[in-house]
Amino acid sequence: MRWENDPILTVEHLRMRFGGLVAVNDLSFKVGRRDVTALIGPNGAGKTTVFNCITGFYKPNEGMLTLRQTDGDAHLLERLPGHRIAQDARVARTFQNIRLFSGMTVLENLLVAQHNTLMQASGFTLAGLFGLPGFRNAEKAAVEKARHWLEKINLIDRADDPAGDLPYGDQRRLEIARAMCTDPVLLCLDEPAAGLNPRESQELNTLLLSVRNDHDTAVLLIEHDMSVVMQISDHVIVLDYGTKIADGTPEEIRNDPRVIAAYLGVDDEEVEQIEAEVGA
Ligand SMILES: Nc1ncnc2c1ncn2[C@@H]1O[C@H](COP(=O)(O)OP(=O)(O)OP(=O)(O)O)[C@@H](O)[C@H]1O
Repeated sequence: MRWENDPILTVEHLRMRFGGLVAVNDLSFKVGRRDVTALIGPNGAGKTTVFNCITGFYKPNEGMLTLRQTDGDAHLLERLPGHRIAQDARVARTFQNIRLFSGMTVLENLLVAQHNTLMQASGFTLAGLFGLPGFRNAEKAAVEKARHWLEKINLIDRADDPAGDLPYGDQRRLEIARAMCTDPVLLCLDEPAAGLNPRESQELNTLLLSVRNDHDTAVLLIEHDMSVVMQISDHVIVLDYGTKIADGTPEEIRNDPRVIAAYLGVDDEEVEQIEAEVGA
């Protein structure tokens, strides 16, 4: 499997407790460098907690999260502060709820994402203040990158409109474009298809496949919409009560009795019976 041979992210024995509640328990999995990987499971299974550990919002109680760049450089995410996970390890994320700057224009949202690069080019304001060529070039490149993404998500005509005026599905795609403007190697998306109609879901699928195919960015997504998961994922990991119950290709997952049992919420005895049948 590709994710075994060339993982961008390796999660080992991750454990996260909230008081007496073990939200994630001894979880290990790999995310392939060229894959769309889906993390699925019933409500409360621990998916967002895993994302929060990867992106530095939570420090796990136990476990190792290793992000390996193409050049072999490794970052131990559990040891890095959140801003360095974004800046140095180049992990970007979106949230369950939309977090655009709704009063700023669509274009400005994509320029803000490039703030770090622009600040560096400005020598932390002086070069910017005097309009030196290095800064002007960086500014031009930032606008070009923003326009590239607006073309890609079909929002170039709305570049100067406030982001908050866009329809919901467009705002979702704009958030992904904003995350992509930071040149991430790993893009983590928390329920990107939530609230989308079938047409918008299809546009999202096209965008995510293009992220995987045309950029050196691995995609890890939490998703409840199985039509999105099954259509675009190369690899699916299933959580239930904080532990991994299945890990494989969409075809393997679709027919796994443990997954069906977890989703249908059958009785414990029935789950045990199903697990015995599949030799778990
Ligand atoms: N900050 C927190 N403090 C206490 N408990 C928490 C915290 N964050 C998550 N939990 C608990 O951890 C468990 C896993 O929650 P999590 O949000 O990770 O699940 P999820 O799989 O993302 O669920 P959903 O699909 O509903 O978003 C839940 O029982 C939740 O109540």
